[in-house]
Amino acid sequence: MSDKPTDHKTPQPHAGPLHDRPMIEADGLSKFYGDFAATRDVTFTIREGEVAAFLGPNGAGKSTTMKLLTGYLAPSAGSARIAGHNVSSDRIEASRRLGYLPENGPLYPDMSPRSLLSFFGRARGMTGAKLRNATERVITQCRLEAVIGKPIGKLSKGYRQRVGMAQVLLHEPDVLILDEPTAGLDPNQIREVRKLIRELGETKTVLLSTHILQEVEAMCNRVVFINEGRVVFDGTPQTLGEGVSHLDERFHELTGTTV
Ligand SMILES: Nc1ncnc2c1ncn2[C@@H]1O[C@H](COP(=O)(O)OP(=O)(O)OP(=O)(O)O)[C@@H](O)[C@H]1O
Repeated sequence: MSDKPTDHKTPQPHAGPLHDRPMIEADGLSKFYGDFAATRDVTFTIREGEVAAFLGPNGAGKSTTMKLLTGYLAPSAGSARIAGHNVSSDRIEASRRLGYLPENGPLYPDMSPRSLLSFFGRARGMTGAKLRNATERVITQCRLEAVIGKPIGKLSKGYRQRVGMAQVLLHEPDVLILDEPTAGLDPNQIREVRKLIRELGETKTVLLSTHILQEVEAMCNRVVFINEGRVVFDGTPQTLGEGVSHLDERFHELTGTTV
């Protein structure tokens, strides 16, 4: 693929799981809309320290699975756990450990990043020095200094995405679920967001959805591939690439389409 890293200095995702602790568990997750199955019996476990790509073509069921994993959507069957906490029966504990960036994050266009972060921090029960410190930490982490007082609606897509990331990092979650975090960004913005995710992946467990194969190579040490609502591959980027000269051959194999 065109921007496959060739430079030895290109940062690589870290080697893999730190521990064996299951942090994101999908257990038989199905979601039906009438007779249509958006996901069917989706089962996988992401362990502590893994940075996993949730890969699949448009309409494969990635966003639906993420909403089921985060408790935003109730499953027709199955269950989900975050850091061992069931997202429906133990919702508060699960959400304490979870940062979820939906595809089109809940960003209020008239607010500035600072007022938005302060608003969400207070919604998480933070006040005083704790709130101020958390806000400053995520402003630095997501490099928002230059735009911190501007209306969010006037920011570039790249900055808006970083505001979304800052919002999900406020409460220092152990687990991040990011729905297409680089969608719609230009190449420089993509590089910035990938760098941030690689940094976050050093201390957090991450599941990010994408339909772009380079994202897997650039950031992830684990791949779960979904097609037509079912998991069709679960392994490492290396095993995904075994036996093919380009990962896009495997993508076409797994989705049953021809190049
Ligand atoms: N509320 C709904 N009612 C009916 N069908 C739905 C609903 N939400 C999602 N779907 C369908 O479920 C399937 C999976 O959708 P989903 O958004 O999870 O896919 P995706 O893999 O995230 O795709 P994309 O990469 O385009 O965001 C699609 O066919 C979609 O049209």
